Amino acid sequence: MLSRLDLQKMKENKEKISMLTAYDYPSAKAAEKSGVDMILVGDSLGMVVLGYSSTVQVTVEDMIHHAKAVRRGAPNTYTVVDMPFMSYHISIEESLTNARAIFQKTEAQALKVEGASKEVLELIKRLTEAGIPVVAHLGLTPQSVNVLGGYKVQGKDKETARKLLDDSVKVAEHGAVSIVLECVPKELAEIITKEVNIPTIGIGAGADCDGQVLVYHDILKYGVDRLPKFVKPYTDFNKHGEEAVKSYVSEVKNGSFPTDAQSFLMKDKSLLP
Ligand SMILES: Nc1nc(=O)c2c([nH]1)NC[C@@H]1CN(c3ccc(C(=O)N[C@@H](CCC(=O)O)C(=O)O)cc3)CN21
Ligand SMILES: CC(C)C(=O)C(=O)O
Ligand SMILES: [Mg+2]
Repeated sequence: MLSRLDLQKMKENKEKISMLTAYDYPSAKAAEKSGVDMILVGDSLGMVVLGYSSTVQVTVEDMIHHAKAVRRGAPNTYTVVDMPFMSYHISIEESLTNARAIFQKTEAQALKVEGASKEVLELIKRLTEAGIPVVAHLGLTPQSVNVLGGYKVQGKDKETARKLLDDSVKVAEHGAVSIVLECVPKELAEIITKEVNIPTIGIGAGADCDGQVLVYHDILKYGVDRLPKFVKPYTDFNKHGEEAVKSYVSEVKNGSFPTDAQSFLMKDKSLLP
């Protein structure tokens, strides 16, 4: 398994970091078998596998339930777990309690939090001091979709670009081990990547980040309808899966499934009643 220091070295050596989400046992097994450097148990699981309309409905219990399944499927891959909406905003005590529950019960390698408010910066520092590595998440922060007014590219003007760079430096100074940059212009992500000494992992942030992250179901086109511009689908499981299920249904209907190959036969028919 990679360590924080390996990730740091990868940045220094300009060796790209591959990260992929996983939400359950089979996706985690696929990720580990394929050799991804890091798994993210993203709160996007709320939308992708639970059918919620945003990540806002996801709870600490949801994250623990899914992350435990992921750990069973990928025990040897560096795994980051998202802290869900409002689990780190009520008070520092409640944030630490939630972080402890997620970190202890899932045996994750790091937790991820969105934003760089004064409170979140303080939390990054406190968690790091307590021994919980933290990945920061800046740019498009989906837990704030109702404040941002939609899933839009962030940092497109002088002021917000400057703030994103300042926030990146701040989360690094407060101890973050890595920064996920979501939906920011390529040129800005490049500057941030050069300015901070921790690895940047981009999603819709261009090729100059130290690594890339995408959603497992997006790269497979599996259960998702509309793909964001930053996704490259590597297969079309919607199509292949639907074809397979249709064949199964029609073979059951027309009697061509099952054949004897899928049946258990009595060797001695005289034993039959
Ligand atoms: N399946 C899935 N993939 C994701 O990457 C993902 C989720 N779900 N759920 C949680 C968040 C939400 N995310 C999203 C969702 C939509 C866009 C999107 O449609 N963006 C526009 C950009 C619009 C603009 O130009 O400002 C796009 O066209 O890609 C982006 C990120 C990323 N996360
Ligand atoms: C999109 C990634 C970065 C994420 O936070 C998630 O999957 O929840
Ligand atoms: Mg997330």
